Amino acid sequence: MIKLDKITKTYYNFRRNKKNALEGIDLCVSEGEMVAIVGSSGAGKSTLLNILGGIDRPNSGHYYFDNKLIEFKAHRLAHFRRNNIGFIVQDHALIDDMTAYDNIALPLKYRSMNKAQIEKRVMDIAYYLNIKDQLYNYPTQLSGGECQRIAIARAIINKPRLILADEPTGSLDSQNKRNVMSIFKDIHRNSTTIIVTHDYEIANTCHRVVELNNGRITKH
Ligand SMILES: Nc1ncnc2c1ncn2[C@@H]1O[C@H](COP(=O)(O)OP(=O)(O)OP(=O)(O)O)[C@@H](O)[C@H]1O
Repeated sequence: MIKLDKITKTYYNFRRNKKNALEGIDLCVSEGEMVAIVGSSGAGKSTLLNILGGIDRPNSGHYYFDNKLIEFKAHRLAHFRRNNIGFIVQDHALIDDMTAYDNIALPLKYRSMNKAQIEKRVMDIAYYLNIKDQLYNYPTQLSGGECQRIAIARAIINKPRLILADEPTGSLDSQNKRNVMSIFKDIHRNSTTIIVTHDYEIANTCHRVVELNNGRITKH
């Protein structure tokens, strides 16, 4: 489903010093796989995830999604993201002045769905993730684990082909960490899942562990 061919990414800092964040990444991920990306701080994990999610552009190399070459042009990327990607980040990035319900429903705004269809979709997911009692609260009124389940609900409500999660359990206690991982294990059946993590306990529950080191894959 995903093929990366010699992807490179270079950044320049404010002193114009060059940093090769990714140096020729070759990676294939099959449909339905659950893959962990591990590596030390600064190894290039988030950069790789951002390129996979179409929110950053490589300097060179090719990215194929379903055998189609991704063109890194703004309008095409927005369309690609909307139709294929669900993103989950560590601090859940919920919008504080929207209720949990409105946060979850947000990705459906661009779909031609009526209010009743949206409500059914939100309620089904809320039931599945056990957050239906929290739907009319604001993020500041919720616990870290509840916020993360709402962020997962928002990421999967569009039924994305690919879920990208950057340290999704980083701020959770061990019980919530286990809950979130069991949700991922369940949803990867419908959506291929790639998780960046520092936690080898989490990584080892995935099908495959890809290790990055200084912008290169050292194990996969
Ligand atoms: N926008 C940017 N401008 C300049 N350098 C950047 C930028 N983004 C990332 N980098 C650099 O690229 C390298 C890879 O960064 P990246 O965030 O991908 O690492 P990471 O493996 O996700 O690290 P961490 O585990 O600490 O989040 C780092 O050296 C980082 O400083």
